[in-house]
Amino acid sequence: MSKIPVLEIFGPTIQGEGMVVGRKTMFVRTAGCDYSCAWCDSAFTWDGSAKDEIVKMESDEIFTKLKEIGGNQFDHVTVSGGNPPALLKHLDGLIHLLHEHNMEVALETQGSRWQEWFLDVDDLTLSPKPPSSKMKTNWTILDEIIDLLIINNRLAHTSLKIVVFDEKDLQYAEKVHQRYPAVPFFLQVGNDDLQENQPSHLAGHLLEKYEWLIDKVMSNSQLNHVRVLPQVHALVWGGNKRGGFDYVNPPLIS
Ligand SMILES: C[S@@+](CC[C@H](N)C(=O)[O-])C[C@H]1O[C@@H](n2cnc3c(N)ncnc32)[C@H](O)[C@@H]1O
Ligand SMILES: Nc1nc2[nH]cc(C(=O)O)c2c(=O)[nH]1
Ligand code: SF4
Ligand SMILES: [Mg+2]
Repeated sequence: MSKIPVLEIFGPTIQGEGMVVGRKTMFVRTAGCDYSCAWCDSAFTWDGSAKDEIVKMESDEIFTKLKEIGGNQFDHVTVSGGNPPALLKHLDGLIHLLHEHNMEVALETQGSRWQEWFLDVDDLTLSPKPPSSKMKTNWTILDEIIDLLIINNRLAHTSLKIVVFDEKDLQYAEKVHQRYPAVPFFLQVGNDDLQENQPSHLAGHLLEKYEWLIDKVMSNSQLNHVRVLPQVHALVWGGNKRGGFDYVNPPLIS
């Protein structure tokens, strides 16, 4: 057995982003990331600020905690981070346990690392990072991941989601969409105000950015078979300060 470093277990709440936006789900947030995006809204998973809160858990302990917090009010679990696949070869144990209990499993990752268990994920979001993040995409690895998903017939369970802050990010999004035209494609509004805690203040600002992104995509002939979304949870619950949104239940793990 190998333990999983967990920082948060919370929900039920809505999946606020991407391919299953609005889906009722629980979240398991693992610690550690191989990136350090300039605008990461979950930087506490990798910047050391929450290192004392990491709890190493077996899959069955995670399942027990999910049930303790979510009761019978969920049938979908989203694993996010941090970057779960970067460090967790053994997440398949948790995925299989959840499937045994008739739960669907979603995963959020930037696509910097392949794991065999990607083939078992019901809703797999690959979110390669645009220039504003200051990260560099490893195209060889991303090509390999997407090839493997296609070969294994997983396209209906896969999506690409690009966060857009500016024109350069939009050009990057075009490049990704052109490179992988068969993969369902989402553009997501970048949240540049990670300190704002007042839902109403942040929502107004994010809606303006959403309108900007919609206008840009509508007039772009390279971005036709796409979906444009805000982070719905940021609109509803406001700021991205840790604990500032989403926590229908407290992020209990210990
Ligand atoms: C916190 S990340 C964790 C999973 C994985 N490391 C990744 O980046 O895909 C989850 C999602 O939040 C997005 N995200 C992070 N910070 C954001 C921000 N400031 N505005 C909009 N989306 C953001 C990421 O691009 C990713 O799609
Ligand atoms: N409601 C909600 N939806 C989300 N979708 C992706 C999230 C993430 O941080 O990975 C996230 C999150 O933190 N909360
Ligand atoms: S890859 Fe994801 S978790 Fe890692 S720094 Fe970037 S947004 Fe944050
Ligand atoms: Mg988030």
